[in-house]
Amino acid sequence: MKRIAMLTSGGDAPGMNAAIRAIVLASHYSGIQPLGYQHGFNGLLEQEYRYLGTEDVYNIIQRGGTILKSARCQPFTTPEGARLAASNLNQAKVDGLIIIGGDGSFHGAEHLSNYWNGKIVGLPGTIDNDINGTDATIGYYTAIDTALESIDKVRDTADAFERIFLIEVMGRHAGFIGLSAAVCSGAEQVLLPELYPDAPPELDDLAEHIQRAQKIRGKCSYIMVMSENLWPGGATDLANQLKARTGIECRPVILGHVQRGGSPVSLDRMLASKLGAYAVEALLAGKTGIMIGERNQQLVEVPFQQSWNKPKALDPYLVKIQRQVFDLVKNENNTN
Ligand SMILES: Nc1ncnc2c1ncn2[C@@H]1O[C@H](COP(=O)(O)OP(=O)(O)O)[C@@H](O)[C@H]1O
Ligand SMILES: O=P(O)(O)OC[C@H]1O[C@](O)(COP(=O)(O)O)[C@@H](O)[C@@H]1O
Repeated sequence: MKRIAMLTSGGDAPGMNAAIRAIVLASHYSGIQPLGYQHGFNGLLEQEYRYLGTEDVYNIIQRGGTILKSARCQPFTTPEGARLAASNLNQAKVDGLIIIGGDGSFHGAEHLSNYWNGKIVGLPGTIDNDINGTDATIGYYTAIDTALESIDKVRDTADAFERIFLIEVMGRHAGFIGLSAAVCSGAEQVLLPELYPDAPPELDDLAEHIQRAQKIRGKCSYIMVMSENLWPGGATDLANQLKARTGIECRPVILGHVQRGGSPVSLDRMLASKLGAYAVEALLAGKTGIMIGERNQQLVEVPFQQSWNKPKALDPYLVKIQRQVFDLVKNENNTN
C-alpha cells in the first residue's frame, strides 16, 4: 500500500473535511502518499486528482462542506463508467480508495469493486444518519444543532404571536434529524416516515391535535416538525390545508440546505477524526469492502451491504417520549 486516494460523494456533510484531514495525516504518518479526487465519482472518470500534503489540511477541521467538492454522478453507475474509473485508478497507481459518503456512495463502492482490484473502504458521511452499522454518521450531530438553532428562534416568534408553525427538516426518507430536532426543541408534534410507512397521517387527526392544544392551553404556540417527502406538497401545502380545516393560521418553515452547512460540532469532528485515521489503518491491514463505523464507542468494520440492507431503526425510547408529549395534549383534561 503506497498510495491511498479519497473522495467525498453524494450530499456533503459537516465533518467531511475533518475526515479528509484525518486520512491525510494518518497516511503521512504511515509513509503513504494521499491523493484527493475532486467532485465525487466524477473525479475518477475525469482523472481529476491532486496530491494532498499536510499543509493542504491545516485549518480545515472546523470547516463545513468538503475541500474535495462533492457531486452525484450518473455515468459512473454504468459498467463502462466503473471500468473507466478502475483504469484511471490503476493509471494513477492507487492501491486503496476511501469513499466518504452515504449509502448511494457505498453502492458505488461495491459497483467499483466488481471492476477494480484495489482495496476500498467507506466512511459514513451524510446528515441523514440513515446508514446501518454505525450509531451516527459524520454530519448528523451538526445537522441536528443547525435545525435546532432555527427551531428555537421560530419558537420565540411563535410564542410571541401564539402561532402554529410547521417546520420541514431534511432526511430524504429517514426521520433521524426530525426526531432529534423535535425532542430537543420540545415540539408538540412530529411527522416522520418511519411513523407513517404506508400513507401520510390523516389531516383531521393533525388538525384535531392542534385544536385540542389550544383548547387546553388557550391560544398558544405549537410546533410541528415534519420530515421532507412526508406530505405531498410539503410543509407549505400542509400548512394551507390545516388552515383551511381549522381556521387557524399555520406558517411553514422549510429549513432546507442550511442543514448541510456550517462548522461541524465537536461530536462530528471526533467521529470523523477517528473514522478517518482508522480507515487508513484498515487499508494498511489489507481490508476491503467495508465501511468503518462506530458503535458504543467501539470502531467497527461493516461489510458495505450491511450498511444498506435494512432500514436503520430510530431510537425507540426517543420515539416513546415524543409520543408521550403528543399524548399528554391529546388526553389532558382542561380542568386546571
Ligand atoms: N446503485 C448504485 N450503483 C452504482 N453507483 C451508485 C449507486 N447508487 C449511487 N451511486 C453513486 O453514488 C453517488 C452518490 O449517491 P447518492 O445516493 O446521491 O448520495 P449518498 O452517497 O449521499 O447516499 C451517485 O451519484 C452515483 O454516482
Ligand atoms: O442537495 P440535493 O441534491 O437536493 O439533495 C437533497 C438530499 O440530500 C440530503 O441533504 C443528504 O442526503 P445524502 O447524504 O443521502 O445525499 C438529504 O437530506 C436530502 O434529501
